[in-house]
Amino acid sequence: MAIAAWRLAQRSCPSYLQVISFPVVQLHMNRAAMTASQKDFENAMNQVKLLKKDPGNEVKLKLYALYKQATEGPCNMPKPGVFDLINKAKWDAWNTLGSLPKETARQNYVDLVSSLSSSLESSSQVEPGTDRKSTGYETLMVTSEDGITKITLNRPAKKNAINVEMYHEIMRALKAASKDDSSITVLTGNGDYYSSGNDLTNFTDIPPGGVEEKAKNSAILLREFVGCFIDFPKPLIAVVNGPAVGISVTILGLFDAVYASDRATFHTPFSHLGQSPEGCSSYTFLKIMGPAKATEMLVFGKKLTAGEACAQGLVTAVFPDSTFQKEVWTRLKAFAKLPPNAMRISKEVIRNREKEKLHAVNAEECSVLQERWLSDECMNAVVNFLSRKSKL
Ligand SMILES: CCCC/C=C/CC(=O)SCCNC(=O)CCNC(=O)[C@H](O)C(C)(C)COP(=O)(O)OP(=O)(O)OC[C@H]1O[C@@H](n2cnc3c(N)ncnc32)[C@H](O)[C@@H]1OP(=O)(O)O
Repeated sequence: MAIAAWRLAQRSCPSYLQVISFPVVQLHMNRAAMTASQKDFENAMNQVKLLKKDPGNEVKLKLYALYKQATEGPCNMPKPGVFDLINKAKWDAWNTLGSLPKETARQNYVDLVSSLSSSLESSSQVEPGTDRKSTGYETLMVTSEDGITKITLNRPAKKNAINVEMYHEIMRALKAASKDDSSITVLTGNGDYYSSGNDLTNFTDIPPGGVEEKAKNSAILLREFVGCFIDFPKPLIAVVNGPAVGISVTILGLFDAVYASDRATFHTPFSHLGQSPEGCSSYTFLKIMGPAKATEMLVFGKKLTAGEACAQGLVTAVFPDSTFQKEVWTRLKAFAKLPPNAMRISKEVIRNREKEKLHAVNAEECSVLQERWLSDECMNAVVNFLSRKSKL
């Protein structure tokens, strides 16, 4: 739909630069409204004009939406009619951002342009015959700058639910980050959610071997995924920009620091979903918050506010949403200036004592889950969500 709309746009406006130049003009009109990162934002707008290759319709819609959110706030325009394809696609893209704060939108705009510039630059350096797609990501934005590799979950319309492709891409991004020259690695989300956890449609793609094979493959994938977090060698920091659910919460116990917006919530509704804890949370959460509080979360599905999660030790610090990005990134940039080898070695000393135990817990959790996924309780919960009968 979005692609079709932009194709139509291009028929009357042959250069993609013309299509995306609209927000650039508006930037200058709205100059007075800009605050802290106006310079970065303006630079990003200029970078967009200099792109040598068309970034594609979906990306242009994202840029448009982030620009509008950053400068005007949430979309409160009337929805265009169904036949007004172009404006409807733009409206949909903007409206999807919900109540995302202006500052976050501005930051996300800058990040998107930066990832775009580096991916289009690197693709222009790809040798003939090389698979260009192998360097890119469909479900993530990955940038590296100021000694920080930032991995952004990028399915905002699906609340950054983690589909099978995203599991693989996160593992690939972590492996690349472990070898690049950055000092620290950050995981965050694009849009109003950090992540809504496992994409429940993952359960609908049943292979020829049936649901048993699906459950087995999922357990293998989950074990490998969590294993990457256990073994990640550099300081790994979560920037939790909004609500977090399921696996996106449990793996926080394997991070070295967790910074949260006061809009974030932490929810592990495993019993509601007929499932059981993963991400080593059956071990890490008990250590972090003690058995009583861990049970309330992992067995009874109690949703924590950011403040509660901080009081219980799962979150390192909480910031008001309005200043969240600014405060966190100031702190992270300072961390990234510390001697990288000292940080890596200190993490190794801390983690090595636990590694074997964590891998054993991971293996056991995955094997229990493999059974759980075949239970009526779990299947009913998934069917209820997919048939829109239930939400968390
Ligand atoms: C293979 C390894 C397996 C590891 C296992 C891990 C366990 C877990 O992670 S358990 C947690 C699973 N997650 C959930 O149960 C969350 C389900 N989602 C919801 O309850 C709601 O979507 C929400 C409370 C997160 C948000 O509600 P809201 O009303 O604000 O937005 P929606 O209109 O529902 O969502 C927008 C859009 O996104 C889709 N979506 C959101 N979350 C998921 C998800 N987890 N899986 C699949 N799809 C998701 C939602 O369906 C909407 O899509 P459409 O616009 O196409 O309708």
